[in-house]
Amino acid sequence: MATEESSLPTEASSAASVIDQIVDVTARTAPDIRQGLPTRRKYVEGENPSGERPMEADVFADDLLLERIGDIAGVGEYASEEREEVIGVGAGLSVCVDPLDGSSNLKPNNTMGTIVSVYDAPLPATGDDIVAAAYVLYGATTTMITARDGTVTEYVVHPDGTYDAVREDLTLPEDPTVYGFGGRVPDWVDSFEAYVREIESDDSMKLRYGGSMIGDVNQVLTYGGVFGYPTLKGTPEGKLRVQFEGYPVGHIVETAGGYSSDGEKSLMDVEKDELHARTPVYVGNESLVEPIEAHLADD
Ligand SMILES: O=P(O)(O)OC[C@H]1O[C@](O)(COP(=O)(O)O)[C@@H](O)[C@@H]1O
Ligand SMILES: [Mg+2]
Ligand SMILES: [Mg+2]
Repeated sequence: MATEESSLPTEASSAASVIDQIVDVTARTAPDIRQGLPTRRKYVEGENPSGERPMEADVFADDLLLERIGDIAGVGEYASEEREEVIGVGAGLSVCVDPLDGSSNLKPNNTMGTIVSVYDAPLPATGDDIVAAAYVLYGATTTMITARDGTVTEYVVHPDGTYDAVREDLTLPEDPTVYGFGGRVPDWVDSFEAYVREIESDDSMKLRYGGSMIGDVNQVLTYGGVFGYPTLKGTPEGKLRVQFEGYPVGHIVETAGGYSSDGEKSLMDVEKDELHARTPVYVGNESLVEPIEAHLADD
């Protein structure tokens, strides 16, 4: 059981120790975020940088994570899906946060998550700069997935914020069974629709789509399969954000032996100058993601 205190070291910390503290703070904040959800199910006024209306819970989780992650010695920058600008909090690693992924699932009481990615460069960073990523999943239980030191681990997070590893050296199952794709079907480009029809006709595959990327990705990590929020007619970059969603899930899935793509290349090779830039996201078993690139190349 990990119970490491995240109290602040006064001396410069090694990157590995800072990453451990970021993971620890993320886990120990998860029960507080979870407890804060029932009373924060309303939308707030205004829009976030992606032009979406946040819920009170998005803002609450973001404030809590900024306060706690920003307090870790060795963290230099904090950026969140809910904030226009990067916040300077010290010197050291950069942290990007999607405080609540899938917050539209709050009202119907479905799964949501918190996504954290750590970069060894100022923001906006590139996929090459990522040094660790983690997500918390607020499902029937609270779990956390981390990718650090080249290995993926799943933890159960207890109500007091301590956590136990339940799956170590996690890799994608070799016989995938689940798929889920976002966006309105009429907005899919023809080549992507053709790919999906092939997946649907494979009788070993079944549809699992919940509307929270991190919940859907977690099904893929558990059962093997493919998740995508694709390029759409009219919005070729899709919906998901590179820094806050694309890089962390790409890093986690690739560390688990899978593949991630923007439709042409690995998500980790996507380069965008803008902090809130979007990208199509396809992740899962290589045998299922590579054919997406082949289909889209036909367009
Ligand atoms: O509601 P839509 O358009 O199907 O979009 C679902 C997608 O949007 C997201 O909710 C976007 O993330 P946020 O909730 O963090 O904005 C993803 O989790 C999910 O895959
Ligand atoms: Mg999100
Ligand atoms: Mg979000």
